[in-house]
Amino acid sequence: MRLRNKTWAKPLIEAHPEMILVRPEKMPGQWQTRFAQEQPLYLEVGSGKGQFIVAMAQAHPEYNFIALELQEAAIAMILKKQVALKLPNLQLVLGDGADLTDYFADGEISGLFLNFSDPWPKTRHEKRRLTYHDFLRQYQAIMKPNALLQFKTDNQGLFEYSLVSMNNFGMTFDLVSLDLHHDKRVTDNVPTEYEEKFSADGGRIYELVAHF
Ligand SMILES: C[S@@+](CC[C@H](N)C(=O)[O-])C[C@H]1O[C@@H](n2cnc3c(N)ncnc32)[C@H](O)[C@@H]1O
Repeated sequence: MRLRNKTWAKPLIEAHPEMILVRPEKMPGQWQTRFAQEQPLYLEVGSGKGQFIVAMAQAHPEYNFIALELQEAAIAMILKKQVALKLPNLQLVLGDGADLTDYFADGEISGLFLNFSDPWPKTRHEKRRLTYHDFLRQYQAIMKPNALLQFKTDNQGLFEYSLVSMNNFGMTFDLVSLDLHHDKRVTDNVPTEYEEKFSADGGRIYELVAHF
């Protein structure tokens, strides 16, 4: 998903250093100081326009959340929502999921979400997939032991690839769903923008939950 540049994005980001950090390399181990309360910290990598992470932060005031996005225009759209909502348990990051160990300390994250990550179907782009082993190595470093990684996608190829990649990495699967929206085991699904779009078109949603 590539959003068109927004002229208002950079000034909005610069105006709200209390809500958003850009490539925050001085923050490992310090994230709790950015929130109203110290509580378990959850991270979404590739938040898009933020529907999921905002709904999660509203539904779970007992947890802290970070939305991380590569695209300035996308994170600025989340920031716009946060400026209006002022959720005390939500922080935003403009940065790259490939640099997570620069942003977070070992074991700082209690759970990680990947929602409808770009599939990068060409073999030569495998390294860009957010479930490629270099990314898994970083997730493992910043997540607490046994913390859960939750991954949703509409893309069967990326789902199969991710199952194999995580299995080869030695991860343990807690849930594998081939049809999330008709799966009676899942009762607390929070939909993302992409998820609503694809399922409205009759598409099937896959989910896996796993830990290192
Ligand atoms: C297909 S969109 C899905 C957005 C949202 N999660 C949803 O489900 O509606 C994928 C998002 O991941 C972001 N993304 C891709 N690679 C990333 C990376 N390495 N680090 C951070 N974000 C990334 C893209 O900019 C894009 O906004």
